Amino acid sequence: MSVYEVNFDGLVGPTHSYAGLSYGNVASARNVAESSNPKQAALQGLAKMKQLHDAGFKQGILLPHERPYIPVLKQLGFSGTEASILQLAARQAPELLAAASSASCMWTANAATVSPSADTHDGRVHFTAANLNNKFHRSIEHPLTSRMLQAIFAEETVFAHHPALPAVSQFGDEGAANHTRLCVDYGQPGVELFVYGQHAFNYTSARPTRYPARQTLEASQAIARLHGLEPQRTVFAQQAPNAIDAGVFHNDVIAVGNREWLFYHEEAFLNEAQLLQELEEKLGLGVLKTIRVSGEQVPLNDVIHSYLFNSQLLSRPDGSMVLVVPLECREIASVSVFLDQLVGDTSNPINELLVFDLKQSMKNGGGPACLRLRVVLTEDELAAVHSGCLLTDELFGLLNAWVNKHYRDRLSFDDLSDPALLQESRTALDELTGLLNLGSIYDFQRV
Ligand SMILES: NCCC[C@H](NC(=O)CCC(=O)O)C(=O)O
Repeated sequence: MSVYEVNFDGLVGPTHSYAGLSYGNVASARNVAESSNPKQAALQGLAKMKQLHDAGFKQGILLPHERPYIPVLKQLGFSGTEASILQLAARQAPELLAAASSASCMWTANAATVSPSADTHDGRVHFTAANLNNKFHRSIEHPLTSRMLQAIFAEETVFAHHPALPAVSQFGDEGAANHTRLCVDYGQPGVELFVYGQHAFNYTSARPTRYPARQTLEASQAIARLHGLEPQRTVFAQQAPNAIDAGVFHNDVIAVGNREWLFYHEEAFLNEAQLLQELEEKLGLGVLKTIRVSGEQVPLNDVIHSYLFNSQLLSRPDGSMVLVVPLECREIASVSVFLDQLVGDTSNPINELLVFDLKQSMKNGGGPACLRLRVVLTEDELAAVHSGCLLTDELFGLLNAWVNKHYRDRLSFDDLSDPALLQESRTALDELTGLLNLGSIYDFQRV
C-alpha cells in the first residue's frame, strides 16, 4: 500500500502581528511593534501550499484560532462587554491583549507530535497536542488544536489522540519542531528522534543560560510512552545549549530529517557523535545518511537569520528530494553559496531548491518547516482524513478569495482592541468552517 507524508500547513489568521512575545526567538524580538500585513501573510502561506500541491505533494490545512481570545482575557479578570474587555486589556495590560491576539497557531510544526502507524504499538497514528507551555500566547493553543485534530482525524480505528501534557515547565512540549523521523520508507517502522533542550528533573545537567529551553526530556519521553513507541527505535538527544542561547529556540531551526537523511549543522547537538552512533545502531547498519554543515561553511548566526535548516525536505516518488527554503537563504551569501553546492552535489538526493517569500512569517521566526505539521499516512488512513482539509485547486481558489475578502492588509497594536477586528475574524472563521465543511469547532460558534 502507498504511504505518504502529508504536510498540514497552518492558515495564517486575521490577527497576524509582531508583538515580540517569544523571548529567545530573535526574529520575534527584532520586529516587535512593527505593523504587520495579515492578508499578505496568509496569501504567502497559501502560495507555498499551492506550489507544493502542484508539484505533486500531498497538502493539508489546519485552521487559524479565534483571536483576540476573549475567554482567556476573562479568565485573567477583565470583565464587561467584549468591547470593554478589549479596551481595558489594551490600557491595563497591553502584553496580555497582544498574547490573546496572536496568530501563532499558524506554526503547526508546534501543534502536536505525530507518530505514524508503522511505529506505534497499536498500529494507529498517534497525536499529542503540544502544551507550548513556555510562552503564554502559545499555551492557549492546545485545547482548540486538540479539538481540530480530532475533527480532522476522527476515525478512532486508525487515529489516536492524547491531550497535551501537564502544563508546567518540567513538561514543556513544543511538538513536532523537536521531533524527526528517520526511516527507509515511510511505510516501514522508523526511528523517532526527539530533541530536547533540558533534562528538567536533573538540576545539574547542561542547559542554556540565556534563553529558555522550551522542550524537556521528560515531555519527549512521555510522548514516546503515550504513542507506544519501541525503545529500540526511539532516540532522545539534547540540543546544544549554546545553540539555544544563540537563538535556536527549536531544533527545526538547525536540523531537518527525511527518510534516511539527516541534514544538520555541526553546532546542533550536545553529543553529536553519540547521537549518530545511536541512530546508526537503531536504523540498522549503513542506513543513516547525513549532510553535516560546518560553522566554516555556514556560521551559526547565518543559520539563524537564513533559516536554512527550517526547510522542508520532501521526497519525490523517484527517490530524489526537493528542499523548500525561505527567500532569506538567497540573501545571505554563505547560505546561498552552500545551497548551490548542495543541489549540484550528486552524492545526496537533493536536486531541486524551491525558494518561497514567507517574510511575514519569517519576521516572527517561522520558516517553511514551522508552517507545517507532517503526518505520514497510508492510503487507507488518508482516505479517513476529513477531506475538506486537503488542498485541491478549487479549495485554493476559495481560500485565496476568502483571505482577500476578510483580511486587513495592515495591523498594528492599536487595532487589536478594535471590536470590529474581533467581529471580522469571527465572521471569517465562521465562513471558513463552512468552506472546509468542518462543523462548529470555535468557542464563539458553540455558545
Ligand atoms: N516554529 C516557529 C514558531 C515561531 C513562534 N513565534 C512567535 O510566537 C512570535 C509571536 C510574536 O512575537 O508576535 C514561536 O516563537 O513559537
